[in-house]
Amino acid sequence: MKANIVLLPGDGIGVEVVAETRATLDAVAAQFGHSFSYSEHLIGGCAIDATGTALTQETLDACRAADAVLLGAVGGPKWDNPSASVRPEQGLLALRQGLGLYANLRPIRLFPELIQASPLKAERLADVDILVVRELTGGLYFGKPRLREEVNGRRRAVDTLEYTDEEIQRVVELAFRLAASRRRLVTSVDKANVLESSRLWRTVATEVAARHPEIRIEHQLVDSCAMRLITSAAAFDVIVTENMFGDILTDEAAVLAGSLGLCPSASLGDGTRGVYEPIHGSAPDIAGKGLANPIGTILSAAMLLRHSLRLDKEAAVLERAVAQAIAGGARTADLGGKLSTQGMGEAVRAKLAG
Ligand SMILES: NC(=O)c1ccc[n+]([C@@H]2O[C@H](COP(=O)([O-])OP(=O)(O)OC[C@H]3O[C@@H](n4cnc5c(N)ncnc54)[C@H](O)[C@@H]3O)[C@@H](O)[C@H]2O)c1
Ligand SMILES: CC(C)[C@H](C(=O)O)[C@@H](O)C(=O)O
Ligand SMILES: [Mg+2]
Repeated sequence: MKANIVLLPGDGIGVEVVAETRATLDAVAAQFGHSFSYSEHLIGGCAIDATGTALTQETLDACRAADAVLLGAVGGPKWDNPSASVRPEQGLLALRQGLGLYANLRPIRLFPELIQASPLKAERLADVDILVVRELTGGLYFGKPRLREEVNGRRRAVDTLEYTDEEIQRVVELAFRLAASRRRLVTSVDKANVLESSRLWRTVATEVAARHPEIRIEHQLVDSCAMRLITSAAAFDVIVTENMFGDILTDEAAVLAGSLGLCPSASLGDGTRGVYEPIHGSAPDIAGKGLANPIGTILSAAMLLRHSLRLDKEAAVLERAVAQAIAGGARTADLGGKLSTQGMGEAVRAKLAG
């Protein structure tokens, strides 16, 4: 098949991991006789430097016209001035909102050979297989009012945590549909003991659950959920939660896998369009050194093949190649190894061919 893929490398290690993933997608295409064409566009800090804005209309239009989008990461110290009026992260948020990508799927799967890479005891990691469905276009990230002001000589700032029933319903519904082909348990995570928006979340989640009697629902407060992710992660199947809780819980859950650099995601709306992005950021501490682990982005590309291009077999072959490379001892520095970003990509491609 022919597919038109937009690449948004962004900033920092985003550039490195996307380059390695493109080479890997090319290897998949060659193996199966597909033709993927790429167009690269600016987002984040590099877009601010070139155009003054973090997401240009040109980039957004290209993403709208593409079959799928693969994104690296945005941000970095260069653009971190707290009084700057434009920030790299705004580009990513505008992209998610502009494409209507209200659900971010973040699978947390463990490679048996990497159990030692996690700081947790091996017995706590047995049978861990979690899918976090993070709401992506609502909550604190987008609520209005949002402002900073000075009142009577005091500085004051406001963010707003706002959800409508429709925003909650569509993402929880998706979580239930996904749970149907897994272990049939949805954990809906909120802070309903304190937040009004969480009480609405819990009410709507309960209504959605009533339409899916074959799937169990449990409600869990976010603070104790954070603890249970460490003490009994294997008890979770699908977790569905609001935007910021999902952001924080998934970086925590990445510790189960052994490195943030291993974890992929798919940002989806209605239809097949999606943005595929590792859950990590631009990692300024290691950027430009060839140290970044590209696996999170390569596994995001596998999700791209499956969800946006409907190439299930190719996705499975790519995931198997990653698993075999890791089983064969391929390790970047975050996993205690010596391979460069490129070396890790090559290790995966070697398993593809074999
Ligand atoms: N989706 C995104 O674009 C995204 C996500 C998170 C953070 N950010 C941005 O990234 C910048 C840095 O944020 P941060 O330091 O809090 O988070 P980060 O995810 O960039 O890095 C956290 C730690 O994990 C390590 N790490 C991350 N990815 C890795 C990889 N692939 N291989 C090996 N090690 C890896 C880093 O070296 C660092 O020590 C900020 O500007 C932030 O806004 C962007
Ligand atoms: C960079 C930032 C806007 C982003 C988020 O919070 O969504 C990141 O942390 C992520 O997890 O993709
Ligand atoms: Mg994050």
